[in-house]
Amino acid sequence: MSTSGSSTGNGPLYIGVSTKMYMGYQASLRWLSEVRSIVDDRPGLGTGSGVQDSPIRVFVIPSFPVLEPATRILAGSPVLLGAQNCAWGDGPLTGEVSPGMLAELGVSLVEIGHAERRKLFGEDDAVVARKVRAAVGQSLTPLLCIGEPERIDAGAAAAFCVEQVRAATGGDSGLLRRLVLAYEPVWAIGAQEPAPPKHVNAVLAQIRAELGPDCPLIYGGSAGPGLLPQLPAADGLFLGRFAHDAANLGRVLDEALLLRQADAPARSSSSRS
Ligand SMILES: O=C(CO)COP(=O)(O)O
Repeated sequence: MSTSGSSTGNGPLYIGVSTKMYMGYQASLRWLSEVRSIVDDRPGLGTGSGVQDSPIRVFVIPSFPVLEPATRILAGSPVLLGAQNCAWGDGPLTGEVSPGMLAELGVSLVEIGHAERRKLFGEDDAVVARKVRAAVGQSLTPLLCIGEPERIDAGAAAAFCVEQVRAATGGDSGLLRRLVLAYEPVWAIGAQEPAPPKHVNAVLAQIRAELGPDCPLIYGGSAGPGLLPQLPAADGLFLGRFAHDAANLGRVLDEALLLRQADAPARSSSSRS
């Protein structure tokens, strides 16, 4: 998946959902079918063959066993398929899933370094960095999750996140360009409310200033309908629980489409100048 051309303001908006482990197998399939209908009902999201031209990139990240049937449910739609994790290679890694197998299945992006993986499964910066390289080596797009563990001010939070990105990429700007970054303040994950938009915009703007415009930077953490229009600094949203009711994903997609329609005249006039 190419992530080039993304930057705040006029690049594509990325809107995605992870089911984490909230759904069983059958419930995941039902949810994916609902997502499929919701996307089909919105022609502005484009088609499977035109996904690179769509102003909105929709992705879903179900559990591993659901990936293979998901490819059939989503066939011909513009929805990109992601995985929640990957191994740092293949071979003697019992119980893991290799990036190569994910690529073979039709997965295009893979979450790496989610806060739950870091906290509950002991994934440190070195493991995250190995996984990023392994994923890119199989032409997968790492959805690298970053975020401060506790409530701190925006400047300190941004510095923390930039360090996490540098640790994950080893400062390799070529690698940075291959990522989608998901800013997810750990304290806002699984909460009642997202982080305050003022904080999120300030952190995203500072991360952007440090890292440059080359990779999309989206927000996650208790995100739902109504949030995206309040986050002009974000290139999209990474949703969890509040999009497990698929109708809410539809609402967020409508907001994203409206935002990109509102941008369209500015975009076409700037491309003429
Ligand atoms: O971690 C998240 C997405 O991966 C966010 O989850 P919640 O929206 O459920 O807080």
